[in-house]
Amino acid sequence: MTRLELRGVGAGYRGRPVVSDVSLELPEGSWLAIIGPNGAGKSTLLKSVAGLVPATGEVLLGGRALGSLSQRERAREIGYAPQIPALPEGLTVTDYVLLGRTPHLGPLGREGHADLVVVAEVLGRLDLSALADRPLRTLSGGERQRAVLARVLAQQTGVLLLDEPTTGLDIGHAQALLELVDTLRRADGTTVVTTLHDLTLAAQYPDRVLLLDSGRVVASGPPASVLTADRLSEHYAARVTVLTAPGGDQVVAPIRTP
Ligand SMILES: Nc1ncnc2c1ncn2[C@@H]1O[C@H](COP(=O)(O)OP(=O)(O)OP(=O)(O)O)[C@@H](O)[C@H]1O
Repeated sequence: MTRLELRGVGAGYRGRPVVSDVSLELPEGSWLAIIGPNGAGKSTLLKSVAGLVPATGEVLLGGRALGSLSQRERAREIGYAPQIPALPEGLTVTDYVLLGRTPHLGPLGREGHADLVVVAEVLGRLDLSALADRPLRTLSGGERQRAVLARVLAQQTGVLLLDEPTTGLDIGHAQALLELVDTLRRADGTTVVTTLHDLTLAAQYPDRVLLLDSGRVVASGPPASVLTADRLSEHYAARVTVLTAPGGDQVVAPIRTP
C-alpha cells in the first residue's frame, strides 16, 4: 500500500524555485534517501513533505492530501527531525523526548504511564538512558542529535522524515541509529525518508535513492543503480569510486588525484 505520494511537488523561497517537479510513491515500510550536493534542495524537499514550507503540487498521505489534515492528525502521521533543531531551554532529556508524545496525549494534555514507557524504551535504544535526567544544554553534539531523534521516534508516526540524521554521530552510533530505523520500518511498516550526505550509508540502508541536483531529480531507483561513480563524479564534482566490501555491501569512497 502507498503510504506517501508526491505529485509534481515544487518549493522555493521568496519566489525563487529551489525544488521542482518531484513525483514519487513510497509504499509502507520503504526507505528513501534523498542525496545531492550542498544546496541541491534536499532539506527543502523534506520540509515540503512535512508541510513546513509552502509547496506546489500534491503530497498525499495514505491517499489523503496533507493539507486536509489537522495539525494534530499530521503530527500523529508524520515525524520530522530537522538538521539543526532549535532546542528548548531548561528541559531534561526525558522532558524533551516526552514532547514527542504530545500528539498522543488526551484532552488534559497529561502524559501517562504508557507515554513514559515509550520514552524510556526509545532512550534505551538510542543509548541515552544514562543521560535521561541531564539538562539538554549539557549534552555533547552527538548526544543532542540522538535526543532529537529520540523525540521523533517517541512520536511513533507511520512516516519518519529525518534530515541528515547521522550528522555529528560517530560511526558506531550512526550505524546503531540506522539499524534502529531499519528495524522500525521492517517491524512496524514505518515509511522513512532521510537526507544523507554519507553515500556509503545511502548505498547500504535505504531501498531507494533519489539524487537531486539544482532542485531537480536526476536519478531515482535502487541504490546500486543510482550510486555509480560516473554519476556521483558529475553531480558532486568529486572523484569517487564504488567498491564492494566482503559480504557484498557497496562502499562509496573518495579518491585523490595522483
Ligand atoms: N529559508 C530560506 N530562505 C531563502 N533561501 C533558502 C532558505 N532555506 C534554504 N534556502 C536556499 O535554498 C537552496 C536549497 O537549500 P536546502 O537547504 O534545501 O539544500 P540542501 O540540499 O539540503 O543543502 P545542504 O546539503 O547544504 O544541507 C539553497 O540555495 C539555500 O540557500
